[in-house]
Amino acid sequence: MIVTIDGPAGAGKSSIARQVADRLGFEFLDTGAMYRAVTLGAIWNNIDFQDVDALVAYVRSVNLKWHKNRISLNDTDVTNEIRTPTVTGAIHVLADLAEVRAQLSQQQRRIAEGRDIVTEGRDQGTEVFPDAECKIFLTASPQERAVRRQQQLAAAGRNVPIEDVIVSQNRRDEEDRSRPIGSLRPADDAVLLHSDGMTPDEVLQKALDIIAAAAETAAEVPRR
Ligand SMILES: Nc1ncnc2c1ncn2[C@@H]1O[C@H](COP(=O)(O)OP(=O)(O)OP(=O)(O)O)[C@@H](O)[C@H]1O
Ligand SMILES: Nc1ccn([C@@H]2O[C@H](COP(=O)(O)O)[C@@H](O)[C@H]2O)c(=O)n1
Repeated sequence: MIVTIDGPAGAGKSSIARQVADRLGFEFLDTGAMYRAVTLGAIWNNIDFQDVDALVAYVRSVNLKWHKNRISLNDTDVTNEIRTPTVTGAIHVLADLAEVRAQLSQQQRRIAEGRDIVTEGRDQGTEVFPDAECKIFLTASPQERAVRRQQQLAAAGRNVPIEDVIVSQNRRDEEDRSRPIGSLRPADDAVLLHSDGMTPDEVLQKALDIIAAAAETAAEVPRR
């Protein structure tokens, strides 16, 4: 069974998707980590971000591996290095390129093949797994997401003013919504889960309920 969780920055996708996968004994895939890793690699290799051909050739050449919730790039574990503001600010350049998206989407489908998996990102329910048995669009208001993100950053030792969190969050959501391919949007058949005022445990339970209902429907309706 494939469960997709898409949504805007800071909606809680990775934390909820990981817990859902643990509870159900499914694999978990963080597709944002893949976009982050190739962006980090392009920076490390001094690739000109204006040079589309060079970026695409680079992404084609790299060996990206997702294993036990960690990501490696050409056999170097970059799970921690991909979370810097420099990487976050540059991702949109690669994420906007159709060839890069095609390459990473193909890898995502390969990873999911034959597995029970919870995969999260922006385009999982719309572009990568249009036939997924269960699609969730997890969201929350910009203010609530920013407060959660600010707390997450503070816990990691970075005290960032809420205004700055909101500005960068809004910029990223706008970039993610406006790209021509793989844009941030709910699939027509996604269930909307709006988490304002809900604790993480309540969101987890709601997600599990949505998945249980979808699994029941999938058992009744044979796959196309
Ligand atoms: N319902 C909730 N209530 C309070 N905090 C939450 C809730 N859901 C998630 N969080 C917290 O919000 C922060 C952001 O969550 P998370 O990293 O899972 O978001 P995300 O959607 O994966 O973000 P991004 O796409 O930017 O990586 C984390 O610290 C997480 O623990
Ligand atoms: N399926 C996806 C996942 C991510 N992106 C882009 O990567 C950025 C980082 O994602 P995080 O979830 O790790 O914050 C995100 O802002 C998107 O630009 C994507 O395009 N498609």
